[in-house]
Amino acid sequence: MPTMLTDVFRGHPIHLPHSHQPDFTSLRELPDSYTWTPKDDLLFAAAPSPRATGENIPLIDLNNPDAASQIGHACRTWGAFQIANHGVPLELLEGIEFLTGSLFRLPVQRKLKAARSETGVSGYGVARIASFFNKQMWSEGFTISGSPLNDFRKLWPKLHLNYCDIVEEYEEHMQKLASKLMWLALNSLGVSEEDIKWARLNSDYNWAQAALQLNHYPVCPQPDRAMGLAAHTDSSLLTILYQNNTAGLQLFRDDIGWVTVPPVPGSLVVNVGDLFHILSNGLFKSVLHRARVNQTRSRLSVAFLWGPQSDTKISPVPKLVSPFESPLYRSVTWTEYLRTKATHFNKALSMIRNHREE
Ligand SMILES: C=C1C[C@]23C[C@H]1CC[C@H]2[C@@]12CCC[C@@](C)(C(=O)O1)[C@H]2[C@@H]3C(=O)O
Ligand SMILES: O=C(O)CCC(=O)C(=O)O
Ligand SMILES: [Fe+2]
Repeated sequence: MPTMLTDVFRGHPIHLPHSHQPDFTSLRELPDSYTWTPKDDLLFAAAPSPRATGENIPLIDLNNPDAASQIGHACRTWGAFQIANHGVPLELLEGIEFLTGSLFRLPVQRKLKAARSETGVSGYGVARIASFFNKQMWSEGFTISGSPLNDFRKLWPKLHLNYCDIVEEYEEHMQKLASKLMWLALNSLGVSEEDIKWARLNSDYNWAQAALQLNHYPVCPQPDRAMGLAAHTDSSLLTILYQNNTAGLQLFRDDIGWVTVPPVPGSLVVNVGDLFHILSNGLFKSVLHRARVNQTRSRLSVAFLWGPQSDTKISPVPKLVSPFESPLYRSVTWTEYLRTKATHFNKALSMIRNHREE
């Protein structure tokens, strides 16, 4: 039996120093445990270089006949892009934003009824990567993997079914969109379904699964010294992110520094995850990103982390590997990779890299 995503951390419990969230709204000053310095995160203060002015991730219109090559280019240079005309109904984006807002507005005691367990994936809590940092992040999250029914029943004893419907419909749209984007990006490299064994063998999407991460960044008294979500790459193939109209997401480019992704109403942000970097034999960049917070506006985001089914082995597409060199990475399943990441965090990619002989 392949392990399902919901069981992936069974052997990797996290013990966080503070098991529940503070009441963010009552704080006038940032407590020391929430105050970040470059010691807590090497790139915390990496100032944008003057060249950063005007540099922005591309906004790609999916109706444009040139979309595939634009997506391919964005995956190679930024590891991210925004999309317009993606076909996801606006009401559904509004629906998921409404759900996310209602969830985080619930009293803390109610949210804690659906707290994520130490070994679980789903539920309310701080981001899993919190265990790798000494300081706390100015955010709260809720992860959905598999059916949210049990958790939602605890949160909303009466309305849970309506909320489950929204999640289901949202995930269906995201799933189709993610698959479409992956093939557009791969097509731009001359790779088609014929070239990938698991895609050839499995019709439709039954090789795929996903997690939905809802994030809330409350208003913060001293945003310059706080961190909403610390710098990380996603472990997914692709992540599709919806952000409300408050800026906060930043991407890191070695040559530029941190670049803020401006919210464009109705559009979605797409990130290349570590598995897509592996699949593309390193051609596509899995983008380092983080979320900053705001002094006057709270921020919501919804990340759809899309990846392969637990027993699907991901390895560099043979077509993208030179006949004279070995593939850049060994093959891994999503489960194996998430477990490596749970212990080694940002060293996970280098741990599965094939080291070439000099
Ligand atoms: C399927 C996944 C992917 C996870 C772990 C698990 C469920 C939640 C995802 C996130 C969401 C928030 C950032 C991240 C870094 C985190 O802390 O939890 C992600 C992580 C990953 O992409 O590695
Ligand atoms: O809130 C954001 O913009 C980023 C969220 C994110 O990176 C994640 O959930 O993985
Ligand atoms: Fe992320």
